[in-house]
Amino acid sequence: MADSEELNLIEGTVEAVIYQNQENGYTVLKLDCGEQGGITVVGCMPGAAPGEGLSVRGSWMRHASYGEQFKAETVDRRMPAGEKAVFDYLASGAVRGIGAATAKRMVEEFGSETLNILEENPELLTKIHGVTRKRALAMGENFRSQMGMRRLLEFLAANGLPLQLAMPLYRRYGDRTLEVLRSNPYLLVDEELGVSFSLADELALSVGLDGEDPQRLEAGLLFELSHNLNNGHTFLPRHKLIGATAQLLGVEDTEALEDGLEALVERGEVIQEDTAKQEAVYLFDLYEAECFVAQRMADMSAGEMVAPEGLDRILENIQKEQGITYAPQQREAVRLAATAQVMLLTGGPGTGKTTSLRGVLALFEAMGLETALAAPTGRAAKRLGELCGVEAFTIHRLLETQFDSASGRLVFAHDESDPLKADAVIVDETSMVDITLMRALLAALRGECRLVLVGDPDQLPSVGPGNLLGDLIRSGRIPMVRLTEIFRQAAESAIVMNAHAVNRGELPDLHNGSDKDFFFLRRRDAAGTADTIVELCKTRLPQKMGIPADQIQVLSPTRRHTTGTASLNRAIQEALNPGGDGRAERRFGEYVFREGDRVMQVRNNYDILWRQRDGMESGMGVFNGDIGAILKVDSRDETITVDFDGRIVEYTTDLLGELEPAYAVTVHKAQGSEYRAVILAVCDGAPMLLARGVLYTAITRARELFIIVGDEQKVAQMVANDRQQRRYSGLRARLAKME
Ligand SMILES: Nc1ncnc2c1ncn2[C@@H]1O[C@H](COP(=O)(O)OP(=O)(O)OP(=O)(O)O)[C@@H](O)[C@H]1O
Repeated sequence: MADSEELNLIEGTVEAVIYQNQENGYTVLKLDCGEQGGITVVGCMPGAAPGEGLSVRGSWMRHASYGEQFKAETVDRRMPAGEKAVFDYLASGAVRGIGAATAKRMVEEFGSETLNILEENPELLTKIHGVTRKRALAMGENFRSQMGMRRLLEFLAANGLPLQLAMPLYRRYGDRTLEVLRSNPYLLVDEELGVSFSLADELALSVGLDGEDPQRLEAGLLFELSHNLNNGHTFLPRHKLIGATAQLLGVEDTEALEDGLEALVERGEVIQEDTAKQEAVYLFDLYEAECFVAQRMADMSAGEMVAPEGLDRILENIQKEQGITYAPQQREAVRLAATAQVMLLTGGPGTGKTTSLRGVLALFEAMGLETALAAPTGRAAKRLGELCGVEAFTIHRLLETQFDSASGRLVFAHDESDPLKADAVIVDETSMVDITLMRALLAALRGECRLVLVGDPDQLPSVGPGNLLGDLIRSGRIPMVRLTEIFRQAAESAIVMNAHAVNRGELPDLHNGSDKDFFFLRRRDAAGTADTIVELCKTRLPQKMGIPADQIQVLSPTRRHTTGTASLNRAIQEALNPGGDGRAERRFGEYVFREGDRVMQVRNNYDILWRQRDGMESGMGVFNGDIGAILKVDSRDETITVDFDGRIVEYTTDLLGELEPAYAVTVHKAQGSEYRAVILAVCDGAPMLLARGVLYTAITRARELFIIVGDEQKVAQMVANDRQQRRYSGLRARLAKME
């Protein structure tokens, strides 16, 4: 943004509002600037209405279809003054419940005092013919909330906070918003609102909070704890929490922080307990989730189910139907499912997890059990459904999850009070399930419901907190079958064999000739790596191997650097979907979104609406990792329409921050998805990201073809680096202690 000195200033009265986006406040209006005449002004001016006086700083620009416009950077707004302006304002419908006729009578009666009366003495409005007391009070109330919104906007603008916060804040706190914000600016640090801790902290200090105020210290501690959920921890050791918070807040006196922590413990907002040989500090919800999962898992593992009569005969029939003979481990898995209330089924690629899962499903069907199939992501659920020939759901969908914007929490329609009807639930890709989702799932199972958890513990762990699958396996408490034999068919695949090699800490075979499905293209430098990847996507794979570009996924361990996803996305977009041929595009932040682009939703949004391509069905929710293609960029409505596998979603400007280009995605984001061809850039990346689990997960995403482009020394570095990032989780210790 340019300095305000360099900006032009125009002043005038709003003549008409041409367009206003209620969600983000984007407004196009006609400003009457006296001698200069009417000027079209665009920018964020939520709630602006005719009659208001505006002083706008900004710059002139030329819009392709609408001509000369003034783009507002900062706006000072004055309530309408003078009878005409007050009339224009009220007659425009700016205040709910007041139309042109009422506005005329009000101004005739009260003149330029009308707005004061409306705000402070609305009962006086009964003087006007036809206005009852009830209506007068309602008009006053509407005006006050309108004013509340305006003041909130002014407060946000004055403190350098995004105006887009006004609507969600107002939805949450109503008329009290300003008061609430002033008394606790840290409420802004919340996933939905997305304000950084440092911005809220700046605000807190600027409204006069002392650097060592308990409120600040407690907010810092809570922020550190919740921030660390994103690193996968369910708790933090007390000394680490205190140290990290002291650094965050720049306070030296850790004693004051210790006191702050005590206060939080006393109020039950955090729990401290000696767990896993640590003085563990948990946020209450995480503590509760971990205890709940441990208890329920322990109870279910003790629950012995009765095997159906003639189990062997049933197994024979299933094998006949599937046309295979189970290997001993697979047989054991299916048999175990007959008698265990909960079980784990684990193994690497090609060891027959899916085949065994289908066996378990067939067994449950033969036993007359109503069985639900689920997976943590939409893509994983889709694949599971296709492989099993019945519908599979995401766990969120199975539980009918909704986002409650008032509390900022997820609400599960199915829980203890309304459990799932299913007699058995089978979950695939369990490595991606975090502790809170597991808690929700377990809470929704009826007392006698069976649960089969299938997964590969060597995949990267869940994005959310906990080390669920790993902890369940290592606790030794849950009945488990681990599949180790690689099937002949799978063993012919270099993808499968190399994945196993990497998992054992051996180098993948990078020089295997050209008849396989696993290739290595050596490029010593980053620019060469990026160029080769672009060429593979654009020409080599589509033309030489018949794999269309939309079935190729480029992966990188990192977002930054030349071979990180941000830069690769720009290069691949330029090659596959360049601008300039009439396809509409829109710049947003560091990205250009263009019609035809592949994009990814990067956070869970439970509220966003979608409709089916054929218009027959509609619903809500697009989730982190969902991949789609841009159908339309509408510059007039400022919307971008995306097709997610047949579900059509319209993104308004305020939602665009949830969308990213997806020609290249990080390996972490690709978890749980499979692609026909995968190209992995192995060149740049922090040591933490050049890790064995990342390479293993990348390889196992490929169905037909896997290509590494880059430096073999970096490949070796990844294989050697098996230091998994430590996750603080108490589940394993808790399970071990259970009676
Ligand atoms: N008992 C069996 N007899 C013959 N072939 C089998 C048997 N079990 C599995 N297979 C074959 O081995 C291959 C791998 O099996 P499956 O897809 O079930 O493994 P997976 O562990 O789910 O692998 P991935 O994790 O890679 O999806 C498949 O081609 C499957 O048909």
